[in-house]
Amino acid sequence: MVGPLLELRGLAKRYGAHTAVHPTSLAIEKNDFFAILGPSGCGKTTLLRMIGGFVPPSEGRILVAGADVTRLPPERRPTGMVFQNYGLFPHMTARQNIAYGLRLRRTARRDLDRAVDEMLALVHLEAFADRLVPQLSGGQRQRVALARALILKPQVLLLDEPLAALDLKLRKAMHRELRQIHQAIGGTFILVSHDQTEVMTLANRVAVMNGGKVVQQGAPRDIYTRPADAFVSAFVGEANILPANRLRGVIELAPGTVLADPGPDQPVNVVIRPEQIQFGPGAETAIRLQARMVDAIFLGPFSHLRCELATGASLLVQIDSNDLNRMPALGSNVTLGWQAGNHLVLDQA
Ligand SMILES: Nc1ncnc2c1ncn2[C@@H]1O[C@H](COP(=O)(O)OP(=O)(O)OP(=O)(O)O)[C@@H](O)[C@H]1O
Repeated sequence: MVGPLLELRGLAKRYGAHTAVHPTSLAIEKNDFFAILGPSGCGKTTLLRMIGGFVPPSEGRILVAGADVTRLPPERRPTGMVFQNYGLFPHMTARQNIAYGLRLRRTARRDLDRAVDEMLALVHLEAFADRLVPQLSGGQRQRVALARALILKPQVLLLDEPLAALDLKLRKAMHRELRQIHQAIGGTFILVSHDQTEVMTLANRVAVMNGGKVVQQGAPRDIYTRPADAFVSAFVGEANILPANRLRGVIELAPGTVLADPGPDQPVNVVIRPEQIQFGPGAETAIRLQARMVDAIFLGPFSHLRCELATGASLLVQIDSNDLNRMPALGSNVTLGWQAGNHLVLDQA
């Protein structure tokens, strides 16, 4: 096949005067684990539901393997969907739920049993096959929902915040399983999530949405290291964002701390990640700032120090938690710094 497996061309959704999704064009390759990441209300679920056929677009087209599916109902599309609330039939067992789609297709009994057994093995639910849905845990229900969609061998599997209802530990376990399932069976997965850790763990490509628009797309690592704007830098990982002015190629971050940055005179955001900042009076760095340490937050293997600049701006600094008891007392003056090239300068516009 030439070209992407799934292509969105100017796909948009309006509800009256409100635009949930602005015209969006995306190309998703075969075997991609693609994630749509964004805050609540950014339009990511609407975009996914349009792909699945559950929301009619206001304009634009959806192509799968070159064929236009824009007007097809969900059951006639080569897509499968796993819903946030699972959407299982509570009066059926795990096995019956998983078999449901093939039954509708009038699959022969022997083939059906074999396919269901394969799915039960894939999601490690052999021992729970004959339990009714209410007798299953949240994680087990999630796996039934996944198997029920996968048994139909969709070309594109759509996952709408599938792990949102699970606690953190179970979610992490499911991340490992989802990765393994994707590696084992291949296929194209599209995940909608507001959880950047989930997206970083699972996806090989990400589209970040804000206000109904895709604001950046790329590999997770590229988005983290080269965010397109201040929103992306703060949404994908932690970021310190220092608003400043660029005048004649110089940005004054704080009294006595300037950065050379060629470019037009205009307001900019200087973005620096907490883990890029070095801490302590001996910080031998090109860029140095005086600050006051106002808080220390223990976060397990690493900790965050919150430091205030004379300008009133606040900076998060990440340190190894082993160094926590070597830190000066809260309220002390400290020197912070980073190497030139570790920050990004983004135009505020
Ligand atoms: N049926 C509808 N009628 C009117 N407005 C809607 C409808 N569905 C969604 N919207 C609006 O469209 C916008 C995008 O909604 P959507 O559910 O796609 O966001 P989201 O990013 O998935 O958010 P969340 O993570 O909270 O589900 C929101 O402002 C929402 O209120």
